[in-house]
Parts: sequence; structure tokens; C-alpha cells
Amino acid sequence: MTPSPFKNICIYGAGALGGAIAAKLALGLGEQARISVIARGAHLDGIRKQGIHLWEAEADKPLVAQVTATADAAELPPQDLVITGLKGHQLGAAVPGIAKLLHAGTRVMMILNGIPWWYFHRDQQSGHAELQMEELDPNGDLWRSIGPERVIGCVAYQGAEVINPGEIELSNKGHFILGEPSGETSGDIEAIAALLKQAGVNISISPRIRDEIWSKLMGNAAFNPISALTRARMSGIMANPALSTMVGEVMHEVKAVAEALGSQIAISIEERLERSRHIGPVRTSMLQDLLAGKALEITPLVGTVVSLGKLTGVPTPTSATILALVTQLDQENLRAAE
Ligand SMILES: NC(=O)C1=CN([C@@H]2O[C@H](COP(=O)(O)OP(=O)(O)OC[C@H]3O[C@@H](n4cnc5c(N)ncnc54)[C@H](OP(=O)(O)O)[C@@H]3O)[C@@H](O)[C@H]2O)C=CC1
Ligand SMILES: CC(C)(CO)C(=O)C(=O)O
Repeated sequence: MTPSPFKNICIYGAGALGGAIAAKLALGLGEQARISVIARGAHLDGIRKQGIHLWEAEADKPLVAQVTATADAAELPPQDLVITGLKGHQLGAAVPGIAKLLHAGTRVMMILNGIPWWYFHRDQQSGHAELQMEELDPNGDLWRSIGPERVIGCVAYQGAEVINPGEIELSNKGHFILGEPSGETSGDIEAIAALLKQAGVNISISPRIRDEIWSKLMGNAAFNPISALTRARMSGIMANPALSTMVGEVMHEVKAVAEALGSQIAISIEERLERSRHIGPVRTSMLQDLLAGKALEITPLVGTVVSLGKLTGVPTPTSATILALVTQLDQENLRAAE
């Protein structure tokens, strides 16, 4: 087996998913790699004091992983792999920190819901190759300072929540899908997938990561804002006929925009809705943020459906209504939390 080129690995934004991946890598790779995390506030204090406590679904005791933890990227050496666990709207503010961790060959794997800032990089299917989306990357900071050529996309099917500082709970076994923006199966992506697999992460590589992004977004564009607006868990939304109809409408809109941009969505709306019925009483990540008085990840999940609908001439009336409502909710929620 060829040794992995990824020895120094930093998880930037070790929250629910980032923290879970960091814990698994630290426990699964041992001496093979040095795992560090960037975190902040009480969660950073918790990780420093007791390590990351990770409750896997249905486990009776947590995994406990010790990692180097800091709020300041300048304290770490350059990294071979940076994995971001930040929300889409938090990436811009983290650019200076992430940039401090890069060397010429660093790869940056971004765990994100929704449309990522690098979406059109090396995209051969939409007719908009290299389009930079200002709403996702104001002033092009991510594009310029990190660079889309470093990125490995990551779609996460894994419910996770920080339940106490330093303590993370997973709601299912989970599945992560990696993809190069170019669609190539590069040596880097194979090596990263192998490390994650060794660490016990259920992982696959897709040659069409944009299809996977849209397929996941069919759920998030609907469930995340509707859950924030109603405070309902996913099972509560699916049990309400008016809300599940609205979910179906959003799914149709997302699928139509995806297809207008050349993506192929294998799953039908009916199958996607059926799958959602079995997810259970999960609090979406947007509902978690609402309840914690934090800013909501609206633009990548909802705003882009509307703006890319405009770009492609696809009507998105239900998403536009939800966007207006959830944007106002976000403002009121942040004001109340001040
Ligand atoms: N949680 C879930 O179930 C799922 C989430 N996803 C997606 O995965 C991505 C990550 O989500 P999730 O794991 O929930 O995110 P979290 O909010 O749990 O984690 C993000 C972490 O990054 C920290 N952070 C933000 N900015 C900085 C900074 N500048 N410096 C240091 N730390 C920082 C946050 O701190 P603070 O809390 O102080 O802001 C938080 O601890 C999102 O795109 C999400 O939509 C996908 C599937 C499921
Ligand atoms: C709903 C869920 C858990 C689906 O995986 C998700 O992606 C999120 O909470 O953002």
C-alpha cells in the first residue's frame, strides 16, 4: 500500500459534522496522521478539557478522541488536508484562517449542504463554466485565497448535533460522498477516501458530484427552512399534509433548476419524499441554529435555488416565498438573540 500523502490534517470548524469526522480520524488513524481542529467559544473549551465525545447512533457510550484544538490557525503548521465543517455562510469570515494552513499541494475538502461557491469550477454541463456566485463568495475571497482547484466536494447524509460543549451526537450511520469538481477520480480523492474509510466513515466517490449536491438539496431546500419556520422536526413536517405537499413543491423546483443546469437526478420526487418519511424526528441543522440564536444557512440552501432559477428561466415560486419568510425570521431571531 502506498503511504498516504495526507499526514497533517486540520478540521476547520469542528462542530457537529466536522467534530465527528475529526474524532473518527483521530481514533482511526492513530500515529499515521496528526489531527488538529479549529473551533471556538465554549465548544473549543470543551474539546480542550475532555477531548471530543462522540455519540454514534444507538451507542451506549461515547467515543472519546484527543485532538490538538485551537481557535488560531497561525498556531498550526501548514496542512496537507483541510476539511471544513463550517456552514456555507461562515466560510467567508474564515478565509484568512484557512489561507494560513495552505501549502502548494494542500487539498481542501468542504462538507457543505446546498450549492457551494466553487459549483461552476470545471463544470462542463451547465454552459456557465467558471461562473463565480457573488452571493456565496462576496468579492471572490474564497475563489482567490483558497482557489477552487484545491477543492474536493463533499455531500453528507449524516444527522449530527453538538449537544454540549465538546460533545456530539449522530442520529444515523451516515454516508459521505466525495467528488472532484472535474469529475476525475484523482489520486488525491482516492487517498482521502481511503483515510476516511480506515477511520470508519461510510464513504463513496462520485464522478458527478453536482448531481449528488442537487439530489441532497432537494431535501435541504425544503426541510431546513420549513423546520426553522415551524420548529417542527422532519417527522413532524412529513406528518402534516400541507407541509409535506410544500416539501414536494420545493423538490420539483430544485429538480427543474438542477436539470436546467445539466444535472441528472436519478431519484423521483415520490421516492425522495418516501425516503424522507423514514428519517424520523431529526432536528435539521437550520432548526438547531435557530434555537441557538445563530445565523441561518439560507443563501446556499434556498437563495441559490431562486437565483439559479432566474439564471435558467425556471420558475421557483414556492422557494421564493420560503426565502422571503426565512430571511425575515433570521433577522428577527438574530435581533432577539442580541
Ligand atoms: N448537522 C447536520 O446534521 C448536517 C449538516 N450538514 C451540513 O454540513 C455543514 C456543516 O454543518 P454542521 O456540522 O451542522 O455545522 P455546525 O454549526 O455544527 O459546525 C460549524 C462549527 O464551526 C464553528 N465556526 C464557525 N466559524 C468559525 C470560525 N471562523 N472559527 C472557528 N470556528 C468557527 C462554529 O462555531 P459557532 O457554533 O460558534 O458558530 C461551529 O462549531 C453545513 O453546510 C450543514 O448544512 C449536512 C448534513 C447534516
Ligand atoms: C436534515 C439533514 C440531517 C439530512 O441529512 C440535514 O442535512 C441537515 O440537518 O442539514
